[in-house]
Amino acid sequence: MNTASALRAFRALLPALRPEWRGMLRSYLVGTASALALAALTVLTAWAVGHAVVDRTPPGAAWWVLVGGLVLARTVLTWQEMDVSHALAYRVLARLRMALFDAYARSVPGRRREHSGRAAAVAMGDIEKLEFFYAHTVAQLGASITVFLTTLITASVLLPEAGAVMLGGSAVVATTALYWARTARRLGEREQHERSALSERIVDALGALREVLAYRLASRIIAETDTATRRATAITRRRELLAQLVTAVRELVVTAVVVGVIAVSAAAAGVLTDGADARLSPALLPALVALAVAGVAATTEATTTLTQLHPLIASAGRVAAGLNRPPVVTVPRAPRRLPDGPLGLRFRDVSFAYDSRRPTLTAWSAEVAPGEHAGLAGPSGAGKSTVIALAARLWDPSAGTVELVTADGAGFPVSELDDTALRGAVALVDQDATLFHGTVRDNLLRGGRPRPDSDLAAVLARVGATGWIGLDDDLGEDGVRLSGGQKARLCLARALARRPRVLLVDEVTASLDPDTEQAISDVIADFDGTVLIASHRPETLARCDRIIDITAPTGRDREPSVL
Ligand SMILES: Nc1ncnc2c1ncn2[C@@H]1O[C@H](COP(=O)(O)OP(=O)(O)OP(=O)(O)O)[C@@H](O)[C@H]1O
Repeated sequence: MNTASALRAFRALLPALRPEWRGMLRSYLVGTASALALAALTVLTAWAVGHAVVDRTPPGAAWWVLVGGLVLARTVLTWQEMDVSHALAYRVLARLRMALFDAYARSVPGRRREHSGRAAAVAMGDIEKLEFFYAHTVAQLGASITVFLTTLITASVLLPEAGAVMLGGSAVVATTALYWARTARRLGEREQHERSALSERIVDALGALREVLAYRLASRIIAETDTATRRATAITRRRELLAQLVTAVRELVVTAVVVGVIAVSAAAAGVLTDGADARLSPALLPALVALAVAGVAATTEATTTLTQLHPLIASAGRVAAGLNRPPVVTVPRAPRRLPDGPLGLRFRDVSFAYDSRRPTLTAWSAEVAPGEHAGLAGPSGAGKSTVIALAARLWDPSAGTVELVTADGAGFPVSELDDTALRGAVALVDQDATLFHGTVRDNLLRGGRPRPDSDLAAVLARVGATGWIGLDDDLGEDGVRLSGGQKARLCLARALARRPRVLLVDEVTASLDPDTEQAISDVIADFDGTVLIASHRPETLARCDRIIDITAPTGRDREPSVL
């Protein structure tokens, strides 16, 4: 990644971080003041030593007051720096995560299938690295540059040759570090690649533990993981060796600068000519050396920070890509109000394609009257889940409209409704529905309005979930302790707890035993509202008032008896 794309990546994150500009400025000011105070202390001490040795005069009261003040200021500033940057770090972390989750929420489920492990790594690892960058690194970089410029100007005013030596030394330090950084960056890229591949493999293996055990894949996965870990570790070791080499070069240059400044200062102070042509008091020599060392140290710090930015640039690129994901649905500027009362569904000439090669739906039309229970039938891959997702406005069609219709036939395109109104009216129970971490109560209330426990208990009773689970029971990760049938019941309970007017159901009975299918179908049949249920199962479809054949070109209905 070149400098331009690096800047683009960091700039892309700025809109999300704009509200934090004051915090960043404060962090820079406090960091710079602290670094300048330290540099000033070093130079003042060297100056006092020079005067004590050369002029045989101890530092006066003003010097003690100044040094005392600087020590105090440095102590307060160091504490402040930590305080400011930690507070900023938390805010940056929260802002980036909120912006990323918001972008995901608007674009997931996207039309492309994605690796959830990668998305999680961006949200957790990449943002943590960037938090450090914005809260600490930017301020540090600014402070180092300011200290370098201040010391360079001061040294040049005192003795231009010393300024020139310092500038030369700093240039060598910066060039060598930046030159080696290219190799370090290449190694870093390979290391990052190896580590991401490794973490994806681990996430895959953990997510498919049942298959790993059932197919005896454990030893192969362990061996592959071991090889990948070794590869990543070998690259890390090479990168660290390179870093040590750069450090050694840097120390050599610092020594050369010290010797150079001593030489030019000694010449200017007339040390070699017994004071003839002296332009500088010899007492200033230690102070000049201290200035030069502080300046080169600041350059070192700045270039080291710059050379270590590469992983951050990659992280910024990934987070920026996440933040700039195109939203799958657009937000209406002036949302329409949904009237009270029963609502049905209308699909008018709806076309949709996941990719440009093959359309899933072409000018597809169908209608479900308010209060009607309609089944959606058709062969696998015909687009039933797609129709359900369009009705839930997880995606927008490329052409045509999806509407909620009132009893008098007025249509309200879902794309013209505000999200809260739509989610309040329509609930979806998906074939791969996920239960969240937390208790049953948390899951039933998630996203909905607060409800008394008695209401929630009634919903649990409605789906036949009493007896084996209670509102306070913890579900673990995605209801890992539950059977497929139990999960289906809880997902249905979660939808019903929202008291929707339209219930969308996608293949929830597909893998259930006949008794559970019957129980779930009973609950759906009792639902007092509109239902659109996609299913392959004749038993489930037989409970509907009407069946819509998705393959019929105009959404023509066929009778249940045909199935
Ligand atoms: N996220 C996606 N990205 C790309 N293609 C997809 C995606 N989801 C579905 N498809 C494709 O779109 C078509 C319709 O899929 P859909 O899941 O809607 O069919 P379905 O009738 O519900 O199938 P099934 O009965 O097997 O669940 C299929 O060809 C499928 O491969």
